[in-house]
Amino acid sequence: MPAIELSNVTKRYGDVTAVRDLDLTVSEGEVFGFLGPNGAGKSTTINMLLDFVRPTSGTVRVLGHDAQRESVTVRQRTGVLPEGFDVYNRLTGRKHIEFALRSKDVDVDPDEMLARVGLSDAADRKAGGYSKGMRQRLALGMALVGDPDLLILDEPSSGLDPAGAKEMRDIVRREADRGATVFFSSHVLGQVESVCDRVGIMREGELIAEDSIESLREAAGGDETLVLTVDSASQDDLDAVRALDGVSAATTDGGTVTVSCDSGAKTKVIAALEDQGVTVNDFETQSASLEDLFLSYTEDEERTEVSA
Ligand SMILES: Nc1ncnc2c1ncn2[C@@H]1O[C@H](COP(=O)(O)OP(=O)(O)OP(=O)(O)O)[C@@H](O)[C@H]1O
Repeated sequence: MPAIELSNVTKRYGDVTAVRDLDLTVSEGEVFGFLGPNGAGKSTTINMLLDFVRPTSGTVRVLGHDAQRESVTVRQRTGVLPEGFDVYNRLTGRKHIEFALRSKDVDVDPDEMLARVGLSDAADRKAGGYSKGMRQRLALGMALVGDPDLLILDEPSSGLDPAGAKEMRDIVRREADRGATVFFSSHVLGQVESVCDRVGIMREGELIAEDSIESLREAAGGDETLVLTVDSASQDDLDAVRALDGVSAATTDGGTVTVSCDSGAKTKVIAALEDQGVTVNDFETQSASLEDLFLSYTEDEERTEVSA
């Protein structure tokens, strides 16, 4: 049974289509990264999982339950770290956890939860004095109360420094190891890359890619960028390069030629330019990073074409 199953889901707000024809399945025990730039439809999708927002059309099932008709059961079995969560300044960390325990009707020692998110030493301090990272960990501690089967984390690393973001990822990994499904939204690939099994990329309400990090890596590794320093290069010279097998794009600013190609085509590019009478003074290669690939999916159409 999938943990999350959206079938043909559309959500419109007046003229704005926040989510369009979304089909998405997340398996039990999976750590799924839900990515996309601001306004892509991530929060709307999360809100539909929790029945805070109702789809205009389509069906949403969570942990085998209908998200609308059985929302109470879904929420009981789900821990949520909402986007922009803020603490109650005058309450201690422990009081926050106690509050979450009461609302989920769970009877465990709050100190155990605080230890799980690394806040034992700060348990009796008022949360108003917590750093951003401590606040996020406290929010996560509240979400983890009752060992939920599904954890929904909306931008959990936002505002965290690299060490804080890593701690967050370590906690997520531990939760996945105990069997929880984790649905982790972010607009930065780097934050989910080391923790997620699979990612879905949203843009303008549509799911434009869905893949394992491994396959994304392969796709990113497929093309390299070759930057050649030349005496001069004309459009004819570029056309000769573009005609080669394995070359997907070539541009020039006169003094340099930039070519996207698979690694086997590099020597052919240099030979083709020299055959055209171009003097190649120097060259370097840059591999496309996963981040570049992600940007190529999420930025505007023009860039997608150039770098895809
Ligand atoms: N309550 C609402 N009323 C009208 N439009 C809305 C509402 N909620 C979201 N939208 C619109 O739907 C689109 C998707 O928004 P959503 O908040 O789901 O994106 P997001 O990917 O979560 O973005 P962010 O990363 O900024 O949180 C946006 O165009 C947004 O303006």
